[in-house]
Amino acid sequence: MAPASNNPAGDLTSEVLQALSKADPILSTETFAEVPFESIKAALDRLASRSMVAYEQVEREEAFLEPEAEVIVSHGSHEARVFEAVRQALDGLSIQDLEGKIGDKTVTKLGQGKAFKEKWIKKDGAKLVALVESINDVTRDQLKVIQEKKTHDAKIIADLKKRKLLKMQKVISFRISKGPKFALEIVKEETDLTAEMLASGAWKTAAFKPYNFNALGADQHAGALHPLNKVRQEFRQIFFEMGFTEMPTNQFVESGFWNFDTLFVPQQHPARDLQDTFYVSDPLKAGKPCPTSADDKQDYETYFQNVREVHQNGKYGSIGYRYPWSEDESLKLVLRTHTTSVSSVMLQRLANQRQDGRVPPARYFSIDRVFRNETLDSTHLCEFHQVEGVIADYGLTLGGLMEFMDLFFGAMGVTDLRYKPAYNPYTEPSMEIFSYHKGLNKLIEIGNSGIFRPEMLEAMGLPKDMRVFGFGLSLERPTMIKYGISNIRELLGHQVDLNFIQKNPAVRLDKN
Ligand SMILES: N[C@@H](Cc1ccccc1)C(=O)O
Repeated sequence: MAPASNNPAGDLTSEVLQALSKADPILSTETFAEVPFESIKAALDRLASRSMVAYEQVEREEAFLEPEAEVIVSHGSHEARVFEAVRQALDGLSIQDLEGKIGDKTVTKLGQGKAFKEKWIKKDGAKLVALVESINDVTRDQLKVIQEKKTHDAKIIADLKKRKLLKMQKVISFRISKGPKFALEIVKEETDLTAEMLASGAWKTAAFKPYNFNALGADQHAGALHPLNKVRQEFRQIFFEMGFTEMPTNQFVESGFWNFDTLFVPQQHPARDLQDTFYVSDPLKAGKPCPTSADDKQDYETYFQNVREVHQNGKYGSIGYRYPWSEDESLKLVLRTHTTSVSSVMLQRLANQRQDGRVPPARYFSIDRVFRNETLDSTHLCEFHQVEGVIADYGLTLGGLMEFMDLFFGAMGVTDLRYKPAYNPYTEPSMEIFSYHKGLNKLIEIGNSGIFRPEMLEAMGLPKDMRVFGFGLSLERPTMIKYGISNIRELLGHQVDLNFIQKNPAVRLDKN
C-alpha cells in the first residue's frame, strides 16, 4: 500500500492508484468489492478533479439466488433428489418411503411431478421405479453458474426468475482508467496564488488546482424585484417604445379638485362618497391650486373658476350639472382614486405649453398606486396600481382610439379586443375593453377608455380642435394572470411568501 496521505479519503485514493498501476482499466466492484459506493465515488472524484484518473459509471443487472435456490445448489433440484432416492432403492420405492427418505413433503410432491414429466421415473404398481441410469440436474448446474458469475443466458435467467429462484439487482460500478496526470501519489495543489509565491518565484513550479466548473454556486441572498415591478417595467417599455413620456405620480394625496372636479365628476357623484373614497382628516383641506415654482406662470385662478362654471352653469357648449358647486368640497383632500388626476394636471399644464402659438401633441403615461375604499376579497384590495395613458392630438377619432388599443394590447400579446359602451363622467364616448381569456373561457374586462369631454379640456385652455384619448387598466390583473395567482393576497400584503418573490421568474409578455 502507498504511504497514507493526510486526508480521510487518502488510503482509498492510494489504493486506487496502486491498483491502476497494475491493471488499467479496473472495475471498482471487482477491485473494491467491500468498499461502500459513496467512499469509492468520493475518492474517484478527488482523483478525477486532478486528472489523475478518469472514470465512468457502469450499471448492470446481476442475478442473486433466492434461499430456495441456495438449497438446490447444495442438495440438488427437487426432481433430482426424487430420482436419486428412487434409483438407489433397487426394486422401487413406495410414496411413503420416498417421503420418509427426502424428509420434505413439498420437495417430494413437486420433484415427483417433474421427474415423471422428464421420464426419469414411472409408477410400477404401488411403487416408483427409475427409468434411466443417470440424469443431468440442469437446474442445479444453471444455478451454480449464476451463483458464481451473477449472470447467465437471458432465456435461462428469465425461466429461473419465473420459478422464483432468482432476484435481479442493479449494481453500479465504475470503470476506472489512468488519467493524463496519473501518478502514484497525490501532489498537493495550490488553490490560491499568494503574494509570497510571487515574491519567492514558487508560482513557477507550483501545481494549481483547476477550477471546478461543475460546482454549484452558493445561493445568493440578493434583493429581488416584486412581480408587480417586473410587469410594470415591461409596460413602461411598451409605452416608451410608443413615444410616451412618464407622468410624475409621486403624490398619493390629491385635492378633490384634481381628482374629481377637473374631471367633471359632480360633487354628488357616488364615487365621491366616504364608502368609495378615503378622505384625509388632517389636514382636512388643500389650498386652492396655485403655481408650484417660480417659472410656473399658469393662471390657476381662471382655471378654478372655469371648472366651477362648467359644473354650476355650464360653459363651452355644455349645459353643466346645474348645482351650487362648493369650493370646500373641491378642496377636501383624498387619497387619489385614480391616476387620471395626474393626467388632468398634465393636460392643464400642456394647455399652457404653446409652441409657436400652438399646443403640441403629447403622449403621457403613468403606472402607480391608487386607493379605493373597497370590500376586500380575493381579487380586490384597497390599493392597487393603475396603468394609465393619455394621447393629445388633433384630428383624433374613436376608430383611432380602438386602433391604438389594438396596438397597445397587441404589444403584450392580448389580441381580439371587444369594446362595450360605458360611462365615465370625464369621457364621451367611453368604452370598456374586453378580451377573451382562454383559461377562464370567457370575455374579461381588461381596461377602460374614452375621449375626454370638451368642457373638461376647454376649461383648461386646450384648443377646441384638440382631442384627447385616455385609457386605464390595473397592473394587478395582468400580473396575476402572468404568474398564475388567483388570490391577490399572495401578491400583496402580509401573507406574501417571500420565497415566491425571491424565486419568481422575469416576466416576458408574449409580444406578437
Ligand atoms: N380613470 C379610469 C380609467 C380611464 C382613464 C382615462 C380615460 C378613461 C378611463 C379608471 O379608473 O378606470
